[in-house]
Amino acid sequence: MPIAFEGVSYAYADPERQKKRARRQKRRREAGVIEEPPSLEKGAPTWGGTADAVWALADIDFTLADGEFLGVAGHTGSGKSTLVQHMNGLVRPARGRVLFDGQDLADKRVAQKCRGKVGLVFQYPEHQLFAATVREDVAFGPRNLGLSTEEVERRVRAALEDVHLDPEEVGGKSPFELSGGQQRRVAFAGVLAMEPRVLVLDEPVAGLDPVAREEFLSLIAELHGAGRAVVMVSHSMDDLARLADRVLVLNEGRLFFLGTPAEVFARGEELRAIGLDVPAAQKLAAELREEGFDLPRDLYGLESLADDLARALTGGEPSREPKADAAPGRDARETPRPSGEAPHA
Ligand SMILES: Nc1ncnc2c1ncn2[C@@H]1O[C@H](COP(=O)(O)OP(=O)(O)OP(=O)(O)O)[C@@H](O)[C@H]1O
Repeated sequence: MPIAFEGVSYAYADPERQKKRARRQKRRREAGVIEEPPSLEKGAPTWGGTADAVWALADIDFTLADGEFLGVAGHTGSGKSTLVQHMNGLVRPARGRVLFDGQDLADKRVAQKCRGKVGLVFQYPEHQLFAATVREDVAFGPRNLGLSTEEVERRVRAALEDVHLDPEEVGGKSPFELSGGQQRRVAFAGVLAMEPRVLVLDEPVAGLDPVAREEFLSLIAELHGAGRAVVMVSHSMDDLARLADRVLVLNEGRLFFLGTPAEVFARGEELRAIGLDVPAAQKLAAELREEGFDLPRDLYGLESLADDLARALTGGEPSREPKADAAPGRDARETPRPSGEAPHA
């Protein structure tokens, strides 16, 4: 049980509203009126603005299991980035607790210990590359842990190899000489060199061309296959259906659904109502069902849909194998899903 969210709510301070309120308070003070200071703790968290705050998360409860691949979906501004930044104590809840291995991340020492174990890869992580050489960039984190030179060197090599970069070939180069996809790999390597147990990826394939995108998804599947838990924020329902053990859907800062991809994507109508879609093959299966084809309500990839459609057309029995087509670099059928919590209504 590496990470547990217990009733987590979070609000961003809104500087504009704070300024306005300060001006109003000053006027009232000058007029002799005494006012209570505003508090984020007051009132029920409601997504969007209240008082001087923008509530981004409200009452989030779930547990990330060891080794699990959790997909996080939601419309723009639904709170996905805010949620994942709670996972290593970078952001602290306004209410509730986030526990790492049972310890509260609000405790600075716990948060510090956890930072190496929960590797957070932000959107466009290559924008944060800074060192003169790839080797130096990747070494930055482990060196800050106070490890020996040999251990830092070992970790740098292993991390570069994990992201399929040759340490001899790229180690001495400036990261800025590399292609965009390679730069992102270097940024990933910098996080992997901390040897995290959990990898948290905020839209890791955003902005990549289709080939680099597929390569990266394979890489992520491999990194998960090596035993790490992965949390991946994505706008692509197809990617989440292929890769995730469970999908957590956020809507206006609240947990809308949490379940296996089959459970979540069976609720196409409700997802569409909050501005989300279902994977392409799932949508096609629903349309075919409406046309009268006898297709089970399982999770489909294009290949498994084609198989079941062929069976429906030839009058054979539908396959009861798990439906998600194998993720790149990983056969989804071989990986047991953790017992899913029932989807939240
Ligand atoms: N630094 C900030 N200051 C004030 N409000 C913020 C800040 N960052 C995010 N918000 C607000 O918090 C809410 C959640 O934002 P968040 O970035 O977590 O959503 P998201 O689902 O990751 O969005 P996207 O898909 O666009 O990345 C939104 O209303 C957003 O406007």
